[in-house]
Amino acid sequence: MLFMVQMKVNPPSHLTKEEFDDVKVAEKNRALDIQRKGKWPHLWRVTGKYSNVSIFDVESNQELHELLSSLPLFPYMDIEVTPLNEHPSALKD
Ligand SMILES: O=C(O)C[C@H]1C=CC(=O)O1
Repeated sequence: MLFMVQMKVNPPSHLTKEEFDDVKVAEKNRALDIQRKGKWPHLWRVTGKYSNVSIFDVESNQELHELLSSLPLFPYMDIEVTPLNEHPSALKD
């Protein structure tokens, strides 16, 4: 199942810059781990914003929720999930 996921980061005011930098390092490591498992095939920065557009390839809504909530930045992001279906006019491989 493919999902478009849009994540907008809201840096917390209660963490110091150093504390938030540590969260971002942990986030990067977790994001790389999920990508290496093939579950997060696209990750794009939205130009000019602290947000991304991603494609996740997972088995279920539950798996997507578990992956997203495992991200260290999860408490500091607004996340929108859009389920995707194959388009009938899409060129096939
Ligand atoms: O920076 C972001 O867009 C938020 C998050 C998503 C992947 C990652 O490493 O951080």
